Amino acid sequence: MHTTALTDTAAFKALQQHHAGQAVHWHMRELFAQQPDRFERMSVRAAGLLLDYSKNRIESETLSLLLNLARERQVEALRDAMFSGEKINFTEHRAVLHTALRSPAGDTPLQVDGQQVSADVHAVLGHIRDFTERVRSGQWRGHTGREITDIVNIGIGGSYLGPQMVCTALRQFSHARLKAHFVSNVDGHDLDEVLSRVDPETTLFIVASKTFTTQETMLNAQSARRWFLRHGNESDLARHFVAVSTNAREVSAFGIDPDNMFPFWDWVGGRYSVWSAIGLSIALMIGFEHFSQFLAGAHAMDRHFRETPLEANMPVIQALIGIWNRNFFNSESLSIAPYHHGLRYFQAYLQQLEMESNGKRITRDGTAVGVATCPFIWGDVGTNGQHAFFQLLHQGTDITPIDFIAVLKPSHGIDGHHQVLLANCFAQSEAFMRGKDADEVRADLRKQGLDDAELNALLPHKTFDGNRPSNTILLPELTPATLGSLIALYEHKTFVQGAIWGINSFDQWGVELGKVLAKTIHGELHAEANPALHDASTNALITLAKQAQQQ
Ligand SMILES: O=P(O)(O)OC[C@H]1O[C@H](O)[C@H](O)[C@@H](O)[C@@H]1O
Repeated sequence: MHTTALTDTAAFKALQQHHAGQAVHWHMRELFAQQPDRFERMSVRAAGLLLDYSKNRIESETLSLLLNLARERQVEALRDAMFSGEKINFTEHRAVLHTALRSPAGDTPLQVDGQQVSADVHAVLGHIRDFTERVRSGQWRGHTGREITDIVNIGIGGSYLGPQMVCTALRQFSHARLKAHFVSNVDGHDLDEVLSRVDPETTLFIVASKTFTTQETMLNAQSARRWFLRHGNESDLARHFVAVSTNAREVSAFGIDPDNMFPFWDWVGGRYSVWSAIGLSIALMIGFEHFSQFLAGAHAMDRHFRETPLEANMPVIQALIGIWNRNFFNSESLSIAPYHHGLRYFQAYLQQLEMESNGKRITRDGTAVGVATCPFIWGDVGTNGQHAFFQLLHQGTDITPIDFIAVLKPSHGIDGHHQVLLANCFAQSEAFMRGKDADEVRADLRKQGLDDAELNALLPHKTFDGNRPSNTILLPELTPATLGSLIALYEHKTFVQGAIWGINSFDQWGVELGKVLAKTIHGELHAEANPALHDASTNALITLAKQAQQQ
């Protein structure tokens, strides 16, 4: 799509000049002092969310140069190509249509390769509605006639991170009788722990896998099946095992009733699949109406992204701020700080979304990108992170941008906590921005009665440079709709960054090599195999594992 390398574009060069000539000299504390309207100018509202990006090392000119970059990199054309079902995932010859999963029934019908996309999406949603209503109402029962009490989702990557994150975030909306559990790791400790908590008579397993060939999921599913068969018969399996997949053949080979399979399609990437039948555990827990609101929240963000001019487009702005920090200020990571305990898995979800999408170094035309791409995504909920790693964020040698995510109205009724939580969130972003200069520290220490020698010794340690960038995203409340909008915001932000870097955000070839090698080594862990086929370290580790197995 691009003919010019990113670093050769006029917009990129203009940004380099702007950065070196001006931006490196700014301190946000001064920018705020001079610009009382900075929040009004540098915040945007969309789909119920507010993004405050004023605490970044930017001026209006920075933004207009960044917007030029988005235009020069044809973000709008690529966006329209995605929404219309073009095969923008060209290494896998696939369309990228997770947005169609949340498009209302009345929208313009979409066709891809002869498939009636919208009709198929809504047919599966109908199946999900039926099934979830039967389980929730107690009509669908286990093999001994008892109501279902526990849902165990077996899946990994995109078939796990979304359902687990969303079920946790929307706990307030959960059915009182149902508990959700998630088994992802191939480590048997994971399955063992969940099985020890559930009753085979009242447990429903969802085997969730796009491909239905993922080693971890298949092994966990087989073991769960064996566990179940110690309590029930083959003919009882249908009441306790359902599948979500694009691979009908493998699902029936596993022995799952085709009527209990919820399909989705190859144009839904694993990390974009929470909106598909992969969200079945969510629909079971919060009910179909709430699940529909979750989809509607995402759709509202889709419409905003698709229809709003770039300069007022929330995902575009968020992406451009990220590019500015990553490619001009060389920040290596982005810390995610959700100030809502329900969002404690949100950073893990974003790790897959952003790092699997944009952890690439080759452009769409097969050459090196030439600049840094996706930063490391990490973080923890506030206020926990403040007492663990925030020291480094305040005074460490790296400058790490932070996304603060706060929710104005809590979903609990415990007095006093929410204001303390919000106060901490806002205080942190203020502290990162302002810092505390030597004069302020000196005045403080004088007040405490320190003499000059003590004061001068402490001064550098107590000084904070500030000028550390952050975004704040505000949600009025954490509801299915606002959570849907929030996830879609990050999806589109990721898309825009991928478009600017010129990479394919929708494949993940890097995951393959480890998978292939694991298969080889798995064979060699059997006593008869010869392990001396690798490097000295790998050979020694294999030998030690074999010796331990034999003891
Ligand atoms: O849903 P599955 O086919 O089981 O795939 C689960 C996960 O595994 C793969 O390794 C991919 O890297 C992920 O994108 C995917 O979400």
